[in-house]
Amino acid sequence: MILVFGKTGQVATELQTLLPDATFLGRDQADLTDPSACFAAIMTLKPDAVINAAAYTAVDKAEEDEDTAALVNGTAPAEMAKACAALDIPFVHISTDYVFDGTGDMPFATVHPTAPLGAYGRTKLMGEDGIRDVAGSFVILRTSWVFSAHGGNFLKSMLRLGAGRDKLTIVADQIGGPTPARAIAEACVNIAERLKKDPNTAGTYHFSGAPDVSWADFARAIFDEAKITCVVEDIPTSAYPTPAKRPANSRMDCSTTTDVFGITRPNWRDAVRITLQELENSQ
Ligand SMILES: NC(=O)C1=CN([C@@H]2O[C@H](COP(=O)(O)OP(=O)(O)OC[C@H]3O[C@@H](n4cnc5c(N)ncnc54)[C@H](OP(=O)(O)O)[C@@H]3O)[C@@H](O)[C@H]2O)C=CC1
Ligand SMILES: Cc1cn([C@H]2C[C@H](O)[C@@H](COP(=O)(O)OP(=O)(O)O[C@H]3O[C@@H](C)C(=O)[C@@H](O)[C@H]3O)O2)c(=O)[nH]c1=O
Ligand SMILES: [Mg+2]
Repeated sequence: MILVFGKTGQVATELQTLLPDATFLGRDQADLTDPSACFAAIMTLKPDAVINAAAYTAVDKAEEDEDTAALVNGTAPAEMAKACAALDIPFVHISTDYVFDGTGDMPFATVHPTAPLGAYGRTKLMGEDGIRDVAGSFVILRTSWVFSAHGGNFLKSMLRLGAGRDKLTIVADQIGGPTPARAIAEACVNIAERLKKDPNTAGTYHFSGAPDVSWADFARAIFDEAKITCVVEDIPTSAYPTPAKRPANSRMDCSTTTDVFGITRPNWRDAVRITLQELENSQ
């Protein structure tokens, strides 16, 4: 049995489709603000593998609520890793491009020094470090700019805002790879299976959609595919003030993920089309 933390999030929802027989723990069954309860849940259920798809993902809110974010993104994943190591089972955890400071314009390698700009990134890094310290059979999969038909994400914000406006101003100096939640879920399942057979593959990996674009380019592609008439005006980050600072460069070098697991970067534009179709079908 595979145990998944998270039930209603973007990646967790996709995992439910892929793994109908897995056990999913929502907030009501396992609250990540209670890390020892997460440890205990794994020890009691004795699964064959654990995937953590739950996280504190409200980037701006985390600035004023870092203690909660630290429990959810930092302490709880480390406790999960300890339980998985005690049972000698694979643990797959998802992290983020926001652990980097976003300087330069080269894709970040997995070994590049981390330097988060805000509370969300700091707490996600805390979780990574905790898991690496346990040194069990783990994979930390860093991804970026997640979108899907479910939950909150940039694509759905654009559909909502673009429908009512003929122009939107979107930052054009933050560059990254939009990543379909479906592809992340598939990668997590494949990696968990591989880790079981081959614990030597443990480590930190990158996985993002291709090609890398700005948020403004991503918005234009969404409007294009959705046939929404809304002009996207490029603006600099300085013209869109937010409580949390975001990395300008979110490009990630995903080559070791391909080399080790044979998993290639998904084309996000294809996934935008599929996501729009899913949203249409659900109406
Ligand atoms: N969204 C993105 O753009 C990116 C996400 N990631 C990472 O990918 C992973 C999956 O993210 P995504 O699917 O987008 O996340 P979502 O924001 O869609 O969902 C987060 C999930 O975590 C759950 N959760 C939050 N707080 C708690 C808590 N205290 N106890 C239990 N569950 C909790 C939420 O439950 P509830 O519904 O009850 O609130 C929700 O199911 C995370 O690790 C995230 O950091 C990485 C890069 C980009
Ligand atoms: C709505 C809107 C956003 N923006 C900008 C703000 C921001 O820089 C960018 C994206 O907005 P979001 O609110 O989706 O950004 P954000 O929530 O920071 O997205 C991040 O979430 C976390 C969980 C991650 O791990 C990251 O990989 C990343 O996906 O678009 C505009 O410029 N104009 C707009 O009208
Ligand atoms: Mg957000």
